[in-house]
Amino acid sequence: MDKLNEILLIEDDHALRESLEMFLQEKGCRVKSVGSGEEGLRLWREISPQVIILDVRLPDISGLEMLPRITRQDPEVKVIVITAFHDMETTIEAMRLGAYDYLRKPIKVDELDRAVDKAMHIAVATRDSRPVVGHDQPPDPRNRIIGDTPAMHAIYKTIGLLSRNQASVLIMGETGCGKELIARVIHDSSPNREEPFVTVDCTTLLDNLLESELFGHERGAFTGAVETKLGRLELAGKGTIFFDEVGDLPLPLQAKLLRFLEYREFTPVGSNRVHRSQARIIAATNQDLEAMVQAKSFRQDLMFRLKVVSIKVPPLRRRLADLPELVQFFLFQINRELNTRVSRVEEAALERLRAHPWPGNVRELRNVLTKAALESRGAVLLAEAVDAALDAAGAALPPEAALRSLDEMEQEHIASTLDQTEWNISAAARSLGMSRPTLRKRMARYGLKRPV
Ligand SMILES: Nc1ncnc2c1ncn2[C@@H]1O[C@H](COP(=O)(O)OP(=O)(O)OP(=O)(O)O)[C@@H](O)[C@H]1O
Repeated sequence: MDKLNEILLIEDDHALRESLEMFLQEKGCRVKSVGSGEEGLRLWREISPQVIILDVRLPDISGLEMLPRITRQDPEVKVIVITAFHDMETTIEAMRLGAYDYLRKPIKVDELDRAVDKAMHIAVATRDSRPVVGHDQPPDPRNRIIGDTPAMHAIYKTIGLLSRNQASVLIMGETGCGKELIARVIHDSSPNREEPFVTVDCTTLLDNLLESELFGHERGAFTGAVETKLGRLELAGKGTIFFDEVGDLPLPLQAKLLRFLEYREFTPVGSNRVHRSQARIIAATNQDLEAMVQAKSFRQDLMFRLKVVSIKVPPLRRRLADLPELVQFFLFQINRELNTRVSRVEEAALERLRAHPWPGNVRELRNVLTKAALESRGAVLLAEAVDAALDAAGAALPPEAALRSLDEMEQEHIASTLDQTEWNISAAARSLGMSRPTLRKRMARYGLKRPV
């Protein structure tokens, strides 16, 4: 007989015990029931069921006292606590002690039905899920990039080459795809890694303040400049200065940044002394700078200066082969940060994650996993919890983020198939159900090139 449908019922009220027993048996569960805490503990040790229904007020021991004894020894057992106490404290205490769910008396049949179904589902999901997170994983070093697809390997190569010089870098990619992370890894791989990494967020600062933020100012340079202040360029020393969202840099400052890039010199606001900087410049953008150049909102000469080396970070939906490793990496981090203990992923949950278009990329994945891990309340990341987290994430996005044209979808599907087949044209064409010449034509149309 399958152990998964076994339930231990610990309830001293004889009439309630009998009716619960009948109800559960009708649901197809195998029920063992007892009327006291001691008997309950004995039977629990003997049959180690997947689900326990536990009354709080028992004649010998309190259910709240039994709860941690049970969950400490078997963290996977789902204990549904029932009680006549309606107060907040008891509910919080029961959940804190490891209860899976908490139902009030008089028990509503549909609530009990749902709680038992969910607990049983988790028992089955635990059996059918794949373990992804081991307990003995070493703590991950800070700033680690996860990704094993060809496009990511190409990025690692570029980072390696950059570690030998101070060339300026332009990192392009959608929001949340890891541009800042890559910038930090470039910095960490350089000989000047002990020097500062300084960020300038070009979206949040006003024109005149941005200039003083960047170049610093002299005392009395403008109203409010009560003290001389060092700018970010100076603070970065020989380290890295990271311009986030460089596409938002106002045109007058673009001219000043260009001048700095050309001569490596700058003048603090209100000063006539010229300063020099040896910092590396890394800029990132999720906008199409070429289009901005066409529209005359970004200087072409600045773009060329910035992209001495350029890195294109693929969106997550174009490298779904990396999803399982990212999930594993984040769940490990989330477990440590939030004291959860998700070590397995329900197969259906992984399918949901694969099917999502990820407009917010890796950041969105991390957020969804955090919500789902908390919601799963156990060792298995449940598909249901992933669905709820994805719905919440979708609601937070502007509607146009979810709408993509057929062409965009085709382009992405082709690109991700090419990534998955390691750019083997025959294999990709087979998987896409098109001929090789057709695939080549589509690749040319969408400008898809094998990463170098
Ligand atoms: N390949 C990856 N491996 C591990 N973590 C990643 C990866 N890519 C992104 N992340 C994580 O996802 C989050 C978002 O990444 P990051 O801030 O670097 O994105 P971004 O492209 O700079 O976003 P934005 O354009 O919104 O500024 C961070 O927590 C980062 O550590």
